[in-house]
Amino acid sequence: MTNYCIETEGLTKRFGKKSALKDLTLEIPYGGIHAIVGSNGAGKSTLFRTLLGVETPSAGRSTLLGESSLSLSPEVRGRVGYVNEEHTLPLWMRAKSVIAMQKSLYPEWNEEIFNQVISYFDVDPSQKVSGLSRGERAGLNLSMALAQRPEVLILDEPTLGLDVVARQSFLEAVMFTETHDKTTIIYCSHQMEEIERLAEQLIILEKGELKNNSSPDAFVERVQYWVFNHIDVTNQIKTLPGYLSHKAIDGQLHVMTADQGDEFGQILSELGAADVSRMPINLERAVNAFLTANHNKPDSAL
Ligand SMILES: Nc1ncnc2c1ncn2[C@@H]1O[C@H](COP(=O)(O)OP(=O)(O)OP(=O)(O)O)[C@@H](O)[C@H]1O
Repeated sequence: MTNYCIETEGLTKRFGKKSALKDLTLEIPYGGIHAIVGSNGAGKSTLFRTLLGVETPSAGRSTLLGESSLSLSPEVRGRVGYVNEEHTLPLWMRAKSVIAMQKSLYPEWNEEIFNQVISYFDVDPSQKVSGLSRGERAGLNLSMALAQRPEVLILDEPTLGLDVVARQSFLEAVMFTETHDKTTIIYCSHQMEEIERLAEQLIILEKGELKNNSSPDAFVERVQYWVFNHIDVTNQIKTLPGYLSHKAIDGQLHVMTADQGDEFGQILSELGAADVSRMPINLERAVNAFLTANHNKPDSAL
């Protein structure tokens, strides 16, 4: 199990009756930015905690940088960076003291990378952490995580709550690192425009199961958007193969499906649909259609 920086096999994590991860088999190769996407409760954080050895799986196994998550050595732990949305830092310290502390802890610390990444943000080192804005704290956190030169960097919703300017800086800093330092970045986000800009691979988790692991473009190909003149086939539509959602708009029915080819259009025509056409969609719409399909709600929405 050494060709992948992250590998899981049949990974299962149950909390009582609830399964946060279900028989998850996943391989993430070294290098690149891999986005992990899923609805709330899909199991993303449980996956990270299990990979890092914080949670013990109910079944299956996982490795991180070739070592079992159950017995990660301090050496391997030191090669993994983790940044989440909370950007937890000692609030009472000045930024420069936090930086000095981190520097002393990490022998691989790279000052040039730190300076490059922090330059995307307006952080005054003499300022107390408690006085930094959320975006500045995120920047400081990211700069320190990257200066440690991790081989794997897990970013768990790092831009949550950041304004558009801070988010832009954050994304640019991440892209700079990926091209200059060959870090494998695992990027967990609900922001599709971020995923579209950054990710080479799109991993989709749904209720603890792996639903996709491909390039974002290949995923968009998996979702089809059909429009046709309205016919009263609502109940039949829901039973068709690959059905995700439907909506009636201005006398036309708009239907989303997964993994269907032209024959689906033919099925619609046979049901009586007129002027069936297939429309292009973007990543955000494709992911939303996919993720909302299994949500409990009165009626589907596109
Ligand atoms: N310690 C725990 N005890 C009980 N249930 C838990 C625990 N941790 C997670 N779960 C459950 O496991 C499921 C997956 O949770 P997890 O936090 O991994 O999801 P997530 O994809 O990270 O969600 P979000 O996007 O909301 O952060 C949820 O249904 C959650 O309630």
